[in-house]
Amino acid sequence: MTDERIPFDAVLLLSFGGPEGPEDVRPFLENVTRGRGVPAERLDEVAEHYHNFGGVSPINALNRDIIGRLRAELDRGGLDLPIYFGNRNWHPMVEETVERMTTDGVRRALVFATSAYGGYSACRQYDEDILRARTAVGDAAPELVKLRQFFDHPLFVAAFADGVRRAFAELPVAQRERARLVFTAHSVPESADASAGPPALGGHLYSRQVFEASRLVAAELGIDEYDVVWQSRSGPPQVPWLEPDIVDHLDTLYTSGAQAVVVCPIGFVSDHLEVIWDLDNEARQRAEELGMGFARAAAPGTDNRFAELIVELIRELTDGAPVRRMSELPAEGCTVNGAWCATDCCAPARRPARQTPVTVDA
Ligand SMILES: CC1=C(CCC(=O)O)c2cc3nc(cc4[nH]c(cc5[nH]c(cc1n2)c(C)c5CCC(=O)O)c(CCC(=O)O)c4C)C(CCC(=O)O)=C3C
Ligand SMILES: [Fe+2]
Repeated sequence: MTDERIPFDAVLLLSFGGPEGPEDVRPFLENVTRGRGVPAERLDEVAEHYHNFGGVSPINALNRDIIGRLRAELDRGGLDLPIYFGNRNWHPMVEETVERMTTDGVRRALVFATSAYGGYSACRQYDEDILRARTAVGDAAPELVKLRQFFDHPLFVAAFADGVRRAFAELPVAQRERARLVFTAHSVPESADASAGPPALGGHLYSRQVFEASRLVAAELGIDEYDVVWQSRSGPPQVPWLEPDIVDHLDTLYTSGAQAVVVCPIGFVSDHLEVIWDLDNEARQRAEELGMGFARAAAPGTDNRFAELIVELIRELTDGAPVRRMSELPAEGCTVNGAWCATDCCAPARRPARQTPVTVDA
């Protein structure tokens, strides 16, 4: 039972986690993929991506940067809340962090998860993390209240729009005018997207929010024509994931006569490994092979407006501050102690059944 009289007394930044040295890479990847049917070859390949950067993911440093900016913004607003940091897949693990919060006497914390979207990987899995950490700690664990999805927050949209403007400016003038704007987000299995969001809302909440955030950023820039594509798919090849892939899409654009692209990683909050490897390496290389200009927009995490956004989400709950949103699409995700947003919300993707059931047309 929520006791409304207990004031919020801390903030927990909850993220994905990433390895901090070569020896962390394998155990980290095993944590990420446990029970998810990701083929061994895919794991070897992804391990290589990390080893190209000395086995260090940029994600932890990026999250510490966000925490530093959030600290300054909270102080500026007179919000005297300590900030804790915990991850799903690597140290500091959320279980250890919630344990420490308990020892420190925290009773009711706001949880900011580093994803703007709905869906199993982006939202519900963070609820599972909260639940697991509270279960590990037991009855003394603080109440953990997760902040909502923010894909259409004006500060999120504005920070991305500026990133795209700067990326266009990096291209040679001759290419700038005619460069194609392409938004990209992490692919997920089609079945996971179909079950994203409370069932009553019709599913596909993840891709619908990604399309909507892309539309809002393009509109802010006055750009009418753009594409939304996907990246970083894993899982066995026979399982359908959201397509087209960014690299294949570059071939399509080339065939249709495009001479340059500006890629915006709308699905991510910061320039972590999926962005710097899959986009700055693989996609850029393909563009170069095709002789196309390529520029990549920065994700908003290290833009100060991102810290301001987190404070606004916090104030929605602490002070009843106005909920600032630019679309009509549902934004869920605000729940207590890892509760689902709704029964069967974002039900995790099932592994393919051994025998495909026969479907009969009506
Ligand atoms: C929707 C989504 C987001 C965005 C929302 C959010 O940000 O939460 C996201 C973020 C991230 N994904 C990341 C890394 C990885 N994701 C993997 C695997 C997977 N991701 C998936 C989805 C997503 N992932 C899925 C459906 C899988 C298949 C396995 C499974 O069903 O869980 C694997 C396993 C190897 C592989 O197959 O790629 C790795 C290493 C990192 C950290 C990068 C760094 O270290 O800087 C981040 C921020
Ligand atoms: Fe991922």
